[in-house]
Amino acid sequence: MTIELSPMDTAKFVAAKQATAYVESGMKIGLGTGSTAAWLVQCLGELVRDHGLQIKGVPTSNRTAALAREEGIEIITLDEAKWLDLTIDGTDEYDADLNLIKGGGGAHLREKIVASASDRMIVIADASKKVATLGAFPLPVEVLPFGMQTTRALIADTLIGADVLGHDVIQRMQGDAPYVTDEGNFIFDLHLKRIGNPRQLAMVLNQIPGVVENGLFIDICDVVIVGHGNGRVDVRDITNDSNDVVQFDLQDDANLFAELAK
Ligand SMILES: O=C(CO)[C@H](O)[C@H](O)COP(=O)(O)O
Repeated sequence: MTIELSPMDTAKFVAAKQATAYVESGMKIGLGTGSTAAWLVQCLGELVRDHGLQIKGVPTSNRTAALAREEGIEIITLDEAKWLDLTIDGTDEYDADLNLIKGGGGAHLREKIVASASDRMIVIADASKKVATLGAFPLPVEVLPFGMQTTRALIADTLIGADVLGHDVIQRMQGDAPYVTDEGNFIFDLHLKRIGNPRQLAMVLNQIPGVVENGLFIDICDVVIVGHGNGRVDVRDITNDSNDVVQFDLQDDANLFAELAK
């Protein structure tokens, strides 16, 4: 039985599948969080189960850990791994310099720790994530529960002097309750519309004592793999300034595609 995937899911799938070309047996891999990263974990699971790929994964969230276990991928902690060969993760936005906004899934703290402890970070995305200037997607900032309203006021003060267009600081909710991260913290989403100087904003936000980490990933991502609904994949590697195009034959991949989509 062939299962029809939407163009968006096809785009995420082919980006994830292309990313597995960077994975070799023996590697320790950071496993991202979100719907695109979930495709990656499924693709890796298929390689582990059916093709003898031997990897150890460091998940960036409890959700990803559960999925990786289901897929038969060996899970270790970052402290056990100490350093990773590669992290592959999704993103909410990326710009021409491969700077990112992440944390739409509420996992940017662990994601940044894991990506920063990796030789290489590869982002997998659909084309909607590309932006000329970061900031249309609300910037997640993880804060400690202690004194969080004071932290919120300090964030709002900081935004007055920052090169941004919007200033709303909104606590993330899950239904009627505040969203709680895997680390037991809260998230404020900063509706900035446009971030003129992401590097500076990332630094000043992290100077506020109650801020644990913001979702700006500056100079962390090395490669972005962008999938499209027709099976085309664009690969941009800023470490060697290369641009490559790969075309997947979606008919050829139909079996794996249907298997993963179950
Ligand atoms: O940063 C993230 C989670 O914290 C995700 O990578 C980001 O939200 C993209 O998710 P998706 O692949 O579902 O669009």
